[in-house]
Amino acid sequence: MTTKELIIQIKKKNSFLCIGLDVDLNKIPQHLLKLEDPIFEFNKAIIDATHHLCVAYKPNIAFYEAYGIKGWQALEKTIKYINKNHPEIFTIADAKRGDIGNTSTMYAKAFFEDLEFDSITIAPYMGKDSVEPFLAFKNKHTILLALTSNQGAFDFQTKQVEGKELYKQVLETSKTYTNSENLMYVVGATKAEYFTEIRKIIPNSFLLVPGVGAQGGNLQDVCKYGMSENVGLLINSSRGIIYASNNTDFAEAAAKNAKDLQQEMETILNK
Ligand SMILES: O=c1ccn([C@@H]2O[C@H](COP(=O)(O)O)[C@@H](O)[C@H]2O)c(=O)[nH]1
Repeated sequence: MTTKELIIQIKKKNSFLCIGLDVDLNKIPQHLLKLEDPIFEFNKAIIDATHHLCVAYKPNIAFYEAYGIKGWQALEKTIKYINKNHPEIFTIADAKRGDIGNTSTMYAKAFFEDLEFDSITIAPYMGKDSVEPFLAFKNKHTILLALTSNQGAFDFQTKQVEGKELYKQVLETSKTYTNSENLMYVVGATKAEYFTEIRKIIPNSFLLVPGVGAQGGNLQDVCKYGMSENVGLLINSSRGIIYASNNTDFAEAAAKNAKDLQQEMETILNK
């Protein structure tokens, strides 16, 4: 999917919501556990109930890898289900990969070609030759970790390197990479006060913003400081939406929480 197509969807749906599909078998309604593929059935019900309210889905790959081959199969079924039934929805593999060049190329093939995700999250720590293999894929997006939502972000990301915070070095250096137009960045909603500075370096890039809901990030603040001319934000909520209820009404409860966020977004967009 191109960035242009993503922006069209945002305007059409009055939403820049990304729903995180982080399936934990200990948290989903117990009646689903009797089914052949509870992870996929859970995702399918959530997708059927929420697809009109969001523009992106983000399965975090850890929640699938944790269940071995069955988890991987459920991930494949989930992405195929989204691509077949809702091809207009942007898909994000939250995999946080990145390695020496030839290995990065294989990660890129796995997520872009085999699984057909639109984008993948990448750790910038190994630098240019670990990121550029992902950027080489046309109409696919590489979402670089810049300033993450967790407390540990302050261990390295905000430390001064040659007179500048490391996350700023990541933003500036990555702009020089070949095919950098395919870059997006992760910035945590819990770091709203940093968005003004970030926008000075990357005024138009899309930002994937996790941390609203369960981690306490505030949507209004993120939008106030982080929204660009073309919106430029994908706000993620995972647990706050998909675990709204662990009863038979789980999908409707998820849709209600998704709608609350979407309506808040619609109000912001129409201001
Ligand atoms: O900085 C980051 C990067 C990634 N994440 C991931 O996003 C979701 C957030 O889930 P919630 O349940 O809405 O808190 C999850 O998959 C994280 O691994 C992040 O939180 N922060």
